[in-house]
Amino acid sequence: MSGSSSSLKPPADASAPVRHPEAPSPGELLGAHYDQCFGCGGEQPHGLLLEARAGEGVSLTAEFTVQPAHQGAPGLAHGGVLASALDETLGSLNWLLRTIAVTGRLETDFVRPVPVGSVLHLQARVTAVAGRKIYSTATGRLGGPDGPVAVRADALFIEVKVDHFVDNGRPEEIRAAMNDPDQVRRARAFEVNP
Ligand SMILES: CCCCCCCCCCCCCCCC(=O)SCCNC(=O)CCNC(=O)[C@H](O)C(C)(C)COP(=O)(O)OP(=O)(O)OC[C@H]1O[C@@H](n2cnc3c(N)ncnc32)[C@H](O)[C@@H]1OP(=O)(O)O
Repeated sequence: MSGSSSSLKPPADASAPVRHPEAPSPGELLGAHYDQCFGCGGEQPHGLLLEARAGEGVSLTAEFTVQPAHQGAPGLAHGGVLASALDETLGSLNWLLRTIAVTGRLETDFVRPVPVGSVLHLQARVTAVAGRKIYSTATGRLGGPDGPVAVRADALFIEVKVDHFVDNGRPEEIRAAMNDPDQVRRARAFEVNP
């Protein structure tokens, strides 16, 4: 059973999500939002190195290859790592809305064990938006994009301003990010909303 919590059900006045006109085209790689991110950053050797690709509407696909560093039980992915893969995939959807948002709630179902070496094929979409609240859902399948579901999640993301990170992040990383022109460009791209 998935999405059982009432706070993950969009209210009656929620709207359908609207893809930002400048969102990456279907099939295009989204790229990392931060090179030190555990989920998508290329500079984290034990990270998930998740690569998300824009889909139609406000949807995307991503792949995560389970490495030995991601084990919980011998030869099997750790559940928290799988939840991170879902969180990262769901978080990447906000790029298509061009909204900066953080996870408020993430409910995960673990349906099948996920062996080390396997590729988790993730599919995610935004289902509704209500004010600052973004509702989304994702699945992770084994053996291919049409394979059996191994994990799934429903989530609520809450829109924030860049100040959320500046005010709460450790000063050394914030300073480094603000001195990195690529990082500033990515943050500005998120901030420009129609
Ligand atoms: C230079 C730097 C550049 C940086 C460039 C960054 C690029 C972009 C990076 C993105 C990174 C993504 C990475 C992957 C996704 C993560 O993993 S994000 C990390 C994990 N999440 C967090 O750390 C969030 C921690 N929580 C918080 O900071 C605060 O609780 C929040 C979520 C901002 C909400 O606080 P708030 O703004 O005060 O909002 P609040 O009024 O409490 O709630 C607003 C609404 O949401 C509802 N709500 C809030 N929390 C919840 C909840 N847990 N359950 C249910 N409903 C909730 C409230 O009930 C309220 O509903 P309404 O009354 O409007 O109907």
